[in-house]
Amino acid sequence: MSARYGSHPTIPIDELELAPLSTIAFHKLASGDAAEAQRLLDACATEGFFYLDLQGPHPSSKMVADHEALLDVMKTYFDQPHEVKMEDNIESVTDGFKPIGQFAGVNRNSRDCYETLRVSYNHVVQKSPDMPTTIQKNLPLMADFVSNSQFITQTILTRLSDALKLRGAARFENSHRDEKPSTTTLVLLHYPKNSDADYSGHNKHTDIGSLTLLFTPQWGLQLWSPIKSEKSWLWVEPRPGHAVINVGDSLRFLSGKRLMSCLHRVVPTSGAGTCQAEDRYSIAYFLRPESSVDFEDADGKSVSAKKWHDEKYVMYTEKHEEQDKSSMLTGGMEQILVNLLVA
Ligand SMILES: O=C(O)CCC(=O)C(=O)O
Ligand SMILES: [Fe+2]
Repeated sequence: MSARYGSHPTIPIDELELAPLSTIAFHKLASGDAAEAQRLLDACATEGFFYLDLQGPHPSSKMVADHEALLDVMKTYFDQPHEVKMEDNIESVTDGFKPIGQFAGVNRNSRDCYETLRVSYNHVVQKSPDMPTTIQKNLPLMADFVSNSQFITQTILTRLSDALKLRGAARFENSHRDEKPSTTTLVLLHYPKNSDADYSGHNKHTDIGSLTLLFTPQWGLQLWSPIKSEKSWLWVEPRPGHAVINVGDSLRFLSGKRLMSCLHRVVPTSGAGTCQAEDRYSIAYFLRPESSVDFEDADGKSVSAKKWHDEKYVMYTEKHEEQDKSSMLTGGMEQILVNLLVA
């Protein structure tokens, strides 16, 4: 098994510039602590990214053990021959297997270096018979993981609505009702150890949806901090007992752009001449709004959450030159970050 929560495989830790992110305690948010909700709002309105401490006296702390069990399931799944995984490669952007290379990679002209197994919230809740065998065989673990992810992200939405004093339909939880159709999905990611420079990491982007709950036990994730005076990609240190959360475009747009969606990427943990120095695994729960919700996008155009999702998903697959032509990949954030540097 690859290292979890260990040192960087090729760079000494004291040479890594770390992102100085806030840590929010989930048990305080769950119990309605108003000061913690204010700290949450501050983190979402500045960095759009924070550590979520999941330890402590609340039922969702079970995710700390569950994500370790899920990492074992992932390892077994992704170790299978490519042809076997391709049997789960269905016509869907929220479910099934995605092979490497479908999206742009982090290095110019490269393609992405990760494969995924995805299962949508709706499929898990409905116990859909169409789910991949590995998901069905591990359904109690999957169902618990998804329902805890849903509870945590919904709690965060509610506390953000409280801190922003939102009312009625403007409250974020009212555009994310569990029973309504959405593209909310759990994505299991594997970046295989590889030395082919044509495939590298995960290109810079902001996330499509509202909140991403991410378990990243190994190095590779970087963000561009809006509160640094020079352009710099900072490393997100993997921390046991914690998930990281980032705000995505949809929540930024729903907030009238008061919240920041965070620009991030995954770089290969390369040694000399190597693209990906070790197998890397991460787990992302993408909470997205109800599909029919409308908001104003980065360019001021009115768009439904589903349309933003579908169009941005295609944008992830484009070559770098095409991605450069629009504000979509970075949800308009890159322009804001560049302006902050010249200000
Ligand atoms: O693998 C990771 O750590 C991050 C993945 C990510 O940013 C994404 O899938 O949107
Ligand atoms: Fe992302």
